[in-house]
Amino acid sequence: MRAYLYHDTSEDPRRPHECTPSVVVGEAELNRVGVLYWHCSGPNALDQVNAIARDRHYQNRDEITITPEKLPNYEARIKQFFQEHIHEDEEIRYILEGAGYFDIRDHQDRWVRIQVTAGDLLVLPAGIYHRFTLDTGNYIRTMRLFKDEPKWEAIPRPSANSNTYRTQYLAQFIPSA
Ligand SMILES: CSCCC(=O)/C(O)=C/O
Ligand SMILES: [Fe+2]
Repeated sequence: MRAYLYHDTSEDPRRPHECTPSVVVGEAELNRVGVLYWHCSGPNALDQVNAIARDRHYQNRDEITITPEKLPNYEARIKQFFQEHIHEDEEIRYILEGAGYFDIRDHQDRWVRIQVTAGDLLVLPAGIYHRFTLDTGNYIRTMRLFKDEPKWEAIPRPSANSNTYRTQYLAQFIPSA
């Protein structure tokens, strides 16, 4: 995992979009806005994931492969993933193969780009504005973990502004907003 401030240009979103010089964002700053991170790799990787899942009550899981050949309705789905949105549940992703970028809004509403690769386990809290894109490798295979039944509902900005999970998120992590 590597996180940095996003340089907003009209370039392909799958490019790194890193400022020059780069402004790195540390794990403590991610934690401040409710984003959690672990790296689980090696022979015990799955045990580590299972332990985190047990502690955090993640009861269900599935897998998604995002690549033009494997994801049905690829163009529409990738466009939806990159539209700024929230979920009413945590977004929990354990990266099995490939790479991608989660962009999250920080406490100043700036985009922070989080680059994820195999072994990274990333948790985005319910109510945080974010989006996702592949990188130019065009491939990621990830485990999705869920507290309850698997579901994926994205609520876009700005209609999510009045959503209860959004207001609860702000109260917990960005009380000055
Ligand atoms: C890499 S998992 C697919 C993207 C997704 O589920 C999501 O909600 C992105 O924000
Ligand atoms: Fe999402």
